[in-house]
Amino acid sequence: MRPEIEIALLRLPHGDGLPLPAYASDHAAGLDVVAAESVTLAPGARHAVATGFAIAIPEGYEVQVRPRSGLALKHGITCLNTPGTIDADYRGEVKIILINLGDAPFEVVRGERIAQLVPAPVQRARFAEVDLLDETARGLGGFGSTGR
Ligand SMILES: O=c1ccn([C@H]2C[C@H](O)[C@@H](COP(=O)(O)OP(=O)(O)OP(=O)(O)O)O2)c(=O)[nH]1
Repeated sequence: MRPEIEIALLRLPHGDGLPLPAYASDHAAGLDVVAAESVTLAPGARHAVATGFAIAIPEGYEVQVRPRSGLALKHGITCLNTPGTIDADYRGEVKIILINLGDAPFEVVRGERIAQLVPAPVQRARFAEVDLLDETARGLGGFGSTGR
């Protein structure tokens, strides 16, 4: 297990009384995050659900926002932009963009776990323009070129 990093969390007024993001088990990769508002999602509807907190991630890291599989399988509730990215320099409220892909309305209840946050190291890169790329066995093949 890698050493933990520390992420500063600022609780916003409407996040009062809510649990902080937390790992549900010793080896969980993601910290469960709860909704800071109640909202009903009609089938096909999407909403940026408030979490009631803002964070400051150390430079060189991001936090990925990922769906919870139980909500996805049982109710068709997922994160529309998965995996969402929280940038290290973002200081606004963390929001979870949920969409209801199920066929029934779904009520998000304040305090309910709606997603998980996965901290991850960031590899930055520079794109260097060239006239020719090196040759490979795959070449231009892609998008199913090797079969179904
Ligand atoms: O699920 C998400 C995704 C993003 N964000 C916040 C944090 C992130 O740092 C910021 C910008 O996200 P992103 O870069 O994905 O959005 P964009 O559409 O490129 O917006 P911007 O022009 O503000 O960068 O929005 C969230 O709170 N939840």
